[in-house]
Amino acid sequence: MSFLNKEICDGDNPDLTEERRTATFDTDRMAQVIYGSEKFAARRRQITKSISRIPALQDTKPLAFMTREEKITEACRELDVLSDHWEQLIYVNDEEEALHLHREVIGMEGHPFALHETMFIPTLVSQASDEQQEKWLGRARKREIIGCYAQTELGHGSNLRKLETTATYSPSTQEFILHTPTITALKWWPGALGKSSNYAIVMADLVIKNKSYGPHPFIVQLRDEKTHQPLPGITVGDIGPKMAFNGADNGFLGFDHFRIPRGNLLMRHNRVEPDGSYLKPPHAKIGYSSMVKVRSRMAMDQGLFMAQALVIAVRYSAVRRQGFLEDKSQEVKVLDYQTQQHRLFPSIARVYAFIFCGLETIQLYEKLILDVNKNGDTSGMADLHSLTSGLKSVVTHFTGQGIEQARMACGGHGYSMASYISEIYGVAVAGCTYEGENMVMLLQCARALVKAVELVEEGHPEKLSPMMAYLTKPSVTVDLTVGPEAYVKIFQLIAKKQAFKATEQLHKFMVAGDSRDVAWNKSAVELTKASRLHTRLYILKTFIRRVESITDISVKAALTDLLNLHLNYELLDVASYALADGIMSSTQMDFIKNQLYSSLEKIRPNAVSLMDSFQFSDLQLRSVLGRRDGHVYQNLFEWAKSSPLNQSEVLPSVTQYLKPMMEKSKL
Ligand SMILES: CCCCC/C=C\C/C=C\C/C=C\C/C=C\C/C=C\CCCCC(=O)SCCNC(=O)CCNC(=O)[C@H](O)C(C)(C)COP(=O)(O)OP(=O)(O)OC[C@H]1O[C@@H](n2cnc3c(N)ncnc32)[C@H](O)[C@@H]1OP(=O)(O)O
Ligand SMILES: Cc1cc2nc3c(=O)[nH]c(=O)nc-3n(C[C@H](O)[C@H](O)[C@H](O)COP(=O)(O)OP(=O)(O)OC[C@H]3O[C@@H](n4cnc5c(N)ncnc54)[C@H](O)[C@@H]3O)c2cc1C
Repeated sequence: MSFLNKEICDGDNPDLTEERRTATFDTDRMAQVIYGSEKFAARRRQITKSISRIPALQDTKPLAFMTREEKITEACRELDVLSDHWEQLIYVNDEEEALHLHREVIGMEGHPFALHETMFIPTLVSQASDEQQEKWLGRARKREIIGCYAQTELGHGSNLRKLETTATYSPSTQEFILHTPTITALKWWPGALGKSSNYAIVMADLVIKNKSYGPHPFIVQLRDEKTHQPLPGITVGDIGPKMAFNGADNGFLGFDHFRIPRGNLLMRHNRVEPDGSYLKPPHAKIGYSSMVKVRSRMAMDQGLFMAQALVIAVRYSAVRRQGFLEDKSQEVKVLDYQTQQHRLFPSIARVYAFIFCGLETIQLYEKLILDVNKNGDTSGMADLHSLTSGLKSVVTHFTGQGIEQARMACGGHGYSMASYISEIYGVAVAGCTYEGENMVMLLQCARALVKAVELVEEGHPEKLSPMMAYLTKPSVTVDLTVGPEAYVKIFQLIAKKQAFKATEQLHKFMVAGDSRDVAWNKSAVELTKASRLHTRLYILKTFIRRVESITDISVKAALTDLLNLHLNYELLDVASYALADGIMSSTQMDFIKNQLYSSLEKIRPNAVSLMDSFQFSDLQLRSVLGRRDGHVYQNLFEWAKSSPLNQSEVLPSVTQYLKPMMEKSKL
C-alpha cells in the first residue's frame, strides 16, 4: 500500500523517497496522535508554514560557529521579530503554540524567554491572587516585562528547607526585606536571570517576628524598566558557559536588604496581613506547584528532544550506505543492519511512550490547578507529585541514553556539530538535574510507594490510589502469547516484588535500631529501583491505553508494532528481576527475544515515516545529517566551508607559532 505522503518530493534523495513510499500510514494522521489532536497538529503545520514566510527568521549562520554572545544576540533578534508577528502567528496565551514557536525558531540553545513562559507566567497563574494577576500577569503575557524563576542557591538546590535567602517582614513599613546573608545564599542557576530578566519570582524564607515559615514565592523587580540597570541593593549577573544551552543566561542574584512591598508576596494560597499575622496555605507544598508544572511537561518535552535526535539518525541511516548484505553490487543502507535497528527502534518506541505520558500529565496538572484555584481542593497534589517525580527521572535518563545512541548510530558525522545531536544531548541531559536531581526525585516517588506498601501490610488496601493498586495483585503464571495484558501482569509482579523488598529492607534497619532517615539512606538504592520499575509500569500501561484508543486502522497497526517492540524490550531490560524471583522462565525469555527481533523487522519499512510524523521543519532540526531532503554530503561540505577557520588559507596562529617553530626545528 502506498500513501500520498506529504513528505514525498521528487527532488529528495531517492533513498529517502523510497522509504517514504513504503510507509503503511499517513504521517498527518500520525501527527494527530503524537500532538494529541487533529486541531493542534494542523495548527503546528500552519505556524511552521507562516514562519517559513518570514525572511528574517530563516537561519543565516550556523549556530555552531557562533560565540556565546552571538548566540544570545541572535536569540534576542529572533524573539524581537517573533514579537512583531506574535498575534498573526499564534493564538495569544496558548502555551503549546508559544512553545512550538520558540522551539522552531530558536532551536535548542535556549533564550531569554525560556523561563518566562515555562515558570514565571505559570507561577503567577497558580500562586498570585486575582488582584496580583491583574497587576502583573497581563504585562508578563504582553512581554512588557521579562521574568524568571529564582529558587536554587549556590549552596542548596535539592534541599529547599535550607534555602538561605530571607524575606523578613517589617510591619512598620509593610515591606519585606530581601537579604542574602552568606555567599552560599546567592541565587545561582536560574535561567534568563543573568542579563535578560527584569523581574523574578524569588523563593525566599519568609520570616515574621523572628519565626521562619519556609520558602515562599515573591515577585521582585530586579532592573530598572527604562535603563535595564540592576536596582540598588541587587547584584545580578551571568554564571558563565555551560555544557550546552548557552543561548540562555543562567544567572546569580544577591540582595542587600532590598525592600519590596507586602503585596509582592504571592498570596493566592497564603497571606501576610499588615500586622504580620500569617494565614497558612491549604497544603504545605502548594508553593512548589511551578516545579510540579514543569515536571508534568517533561515527559513531552524530553520525548520531543529524543524525537529530534532520532529524526536525524533515522533519516541519515536511510541515506548512509556502507557494507554489503546479499547483493554485492550495491552497498546497503545502514538502517538495514539489525544492530542499527536495535540501537534506534526501541528509542523510537520510548519517544512515543513518553509523549503519550506527557499528554496525560500535562492535563493532570491543568486539572489540579483548576481544582486548587477554584475549589481549594488539594487532594490530587500528592499523587501528581509522586507520579511526576518518578516520570521526570526515568524519562530524562532514557532520553539521554537514546540521544547518545542516536549520535553513535551516525558514526563519525554524528560527532560533528553539523549533526546538532551534541546540542540536543547537552540540553536534554540538563533535565536529569533541573526540576529536581533524578535520585532525589526517585526517592520522592519512593516515599509514596513505601507508604502504599505499608497500607497493604497494615491491611488497608482499599486506601490505595489506583496507580498503586497493583501492589495487591497475587502472583500468577502468565502466558505471554495472550498479548499486552500479560506483559503488564509480569511487569506488575516485578515492580510489586521490588517495592516490598525495598520496604522490607527499610523496616529491617529500623527494627535493628536505625532512625527512619538512616534506614532510608541504607535502603536508598533499592528504593530508587522500586521507583523506576513503578514508573516504567505506568509508562507501559499508558502506551497500551493510548494505542487501544486509536481509531485510524493503519496508524494503529504501525503503533501496535512499536508497542510490541516496547513491551518486549522493556521486559528483557528488567529480566534479571524476573529471573531471580522466578517470575519468568528462560523459555519465556527466549520467546521475548524472538518477538523483539521480529518487531524490528516489522518496524523497518515505517521507520522514516514514524519519525517524519513529528513534522519538525529543517529550521527546527538545524541538522545537516537530518535534512528532510536527505542531501547530506554536499551540504556537509558547504557547512565545513563556512567554518570561520576556512575564511583564510593561512591562520595567524600558523604564522605566529607553527611556522617559526618549524623554522627553528630546521636549524
Ligand atoms: C521544562 C520545560 C522546557 C520547555 C522548553 C520548551 C521549549 C524551548 C525549546 C527549547 C529550549 C531548550 C531547552 C529548554 C530546556 C531547559 C530550560 C527550561 C526549563 C528549565 C527549568 C528548570 C527550572 C528549575 O530547575 S527550578 C528549581 C527546581 N528545583 C527543584 O526541583 C528542587 C528539588 N527539591 C524539592 O522539590 C524538594 O526539596 C523535595 C526534594 C521535594 C523535598 O521537599 P521538602 O520540602 O524538604 O519536603 P519533604 O521531603 O520533607 O517532604 C514532605 C512531604 O511533602 C511532599 N512533597 C514535597 N514536594 C511536594 C510537592 N511539590 N507537591 C506535593 N507534595 C510534595 C513529600 O513527598 C512529603 O510527603 P510525605 O510526607 O512523604 O507524604
Ligand atoms: C540547565 C539548568 C537550568 C536550571 N534552571 C534553574 C532555574 O531556572 N531556576 C532555579 O531555581 N534553578 C535552576 N536550576 C537548578 C537546578 O534546579 C538544581 O541544580 C537542581 O535542583 C539540583 O540541585 P543541586 O544543584 O543542589 O544538586 P545537589 O543536591 O547538590 O546534588 C548533588 C548530588 O547529591 C545528591 N543528593 C542531594 N540530596 C540528596 C538526597 N537527599 N538523597 C540522595 N542524594 C542526594 C544528588 O543525587 C546528586 O548526585 C537549573 C539547573 C540547570 C542545570
